[in-house]
Amino acid sequence: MDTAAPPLAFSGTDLRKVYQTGETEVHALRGVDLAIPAGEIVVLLGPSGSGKSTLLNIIGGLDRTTSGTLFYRDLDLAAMDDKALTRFRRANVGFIFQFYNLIPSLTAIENVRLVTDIAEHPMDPAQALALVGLQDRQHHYPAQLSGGEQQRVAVARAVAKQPGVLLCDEPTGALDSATGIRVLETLARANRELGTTVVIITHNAGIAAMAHRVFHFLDGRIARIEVNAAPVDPAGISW
Ligand SMILES: Nc1ncnc2c1ncn2[C@@H]1O[C@H](COP(=O)(O)OP(=O)(O)OP(=O)(O)O)[C@@H](O)[C@H]1O
Repeated sequence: MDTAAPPLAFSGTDLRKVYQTGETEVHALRGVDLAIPAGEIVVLLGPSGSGKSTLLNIIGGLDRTTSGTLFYRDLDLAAMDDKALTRFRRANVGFIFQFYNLIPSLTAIENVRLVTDIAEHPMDPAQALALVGLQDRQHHYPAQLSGGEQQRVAVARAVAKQPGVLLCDEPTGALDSATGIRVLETLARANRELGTTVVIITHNAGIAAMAHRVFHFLDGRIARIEVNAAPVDPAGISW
């Protein structure tokens, strides 16, 4: 029997983050040990203020820990200067946020091309839009698309540079259940077909059903980890 542990996309020990605002210190992460296996979908659940976005921003190289070790595969993120972190982000991370952040004056395919033009191993932009089911909407402007369609363009843009990881902060927070599920299906597809590791923050506990692993946050710590032997297709999520 092969007992080798799966390779980790992210690994960290005793991660701490203290925000200093004037006289006040906020302890956003209070000692997180992290193991995110490559190729999995991981959902982060927990009350508001429990540290989910702080962790996502840190593993995505948008922010830094105050202390602790943090690796993306064999890259030591904690040791990187700002330039190296930017390179890490560009090469490895696709971000999806609650609000789609598309450029209104560019069509769907032009929005995707913004990323593929500067990526090292990009996908064809039309192929990325086909992956999210928008092959017929390439030349539409964001204002001509529904919220769910705009978010799928954002997913296509994130996926098109073929990143190792997709980090998603409330990707369906502004969407109703039917359109939200279509967005989640695009994330599951990237995970299944491209092997992309996907991390999703959500307040919707139903979404946890599509994850291989669920991290329950409480007060700056991961209080509990659930391993899901049989993640469901997003279509089977009860919203
Ligand atoms: N830039 C910042 N400066 C100061 N405090 C911050 C900053 N960012 C986050 N915090 C604080 O850190 C704590 C953790 O915030 P974080 O956004 O990580 O929580 P969260 O679990 O993602 O919450 P939510 O579900 O509401 O998005 C909160 O107390 C928050 O107010």
